[in-house]
Amino acid sequence: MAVRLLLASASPRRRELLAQIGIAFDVKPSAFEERMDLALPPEQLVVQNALGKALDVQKRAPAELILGADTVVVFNRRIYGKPAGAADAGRMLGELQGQWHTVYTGIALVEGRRWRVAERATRVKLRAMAPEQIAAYVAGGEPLDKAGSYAIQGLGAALVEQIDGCYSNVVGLSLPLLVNLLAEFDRRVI
Ligand SMILES: Cc1cn([C@H]2C[C@H](O)[C@@H](COP(=O)(O)OP(=O)(O)OP(=O)(O)O)O2)c(=O)[nH]c1=O
Repeated sequence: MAVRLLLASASPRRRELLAQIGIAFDVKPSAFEERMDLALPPEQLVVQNALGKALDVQKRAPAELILGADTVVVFNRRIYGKPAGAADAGRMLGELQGQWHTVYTGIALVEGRRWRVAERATRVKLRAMAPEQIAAYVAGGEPLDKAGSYAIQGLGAALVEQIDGCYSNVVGLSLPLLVNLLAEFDRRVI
């Protein structure tokens, strides 16, 4: 069956990733309030948030196949979400520079009463950076709506030294994982 879904996300990156593998989709961002604490392990947190987003949109679109996703950056057992502003972005990058951290993305597919979730972790090492380099990157504005305050798919690629695992997972939606999950709903991308 050809793939057509409803993306429960405001993220332009997720749209680009879906388009990359030829998935047809409409967009309906959710009003779900994400949890952002580590009372749960990060693997469970991102899955709960992804499912919460998908189920919230399902209330307004009950007949659709709906995809929700959530991305967090974790370093030193702390969550690095989207920065509150430029100063916060500078602080996050100051802590993450020169270090390995982990990007977790959860995805959820729901259709009627069926639902499936999955998550993946990708390790990323940022280069060691001088405060002026961090300030220049933040001044460009790219970090402001990104978990961890960098975008690996943008200028932020110049900040990344190494990655271990799935690249699209860092951008906000693991395409290999999505293809697996879609197969469970009898949808084939290829
Ligand atoms: C680490 C990293 C994150 N990000 C982005 C992906 C996500 O859009 C964002 C994390 O925030 P999310 O809360 O996962 O997503 P969102 O708020 O953009 O969209 P919605 O809640 O409607 O689904 O950070 C990048 O674009 N590049 C990166 O390298």
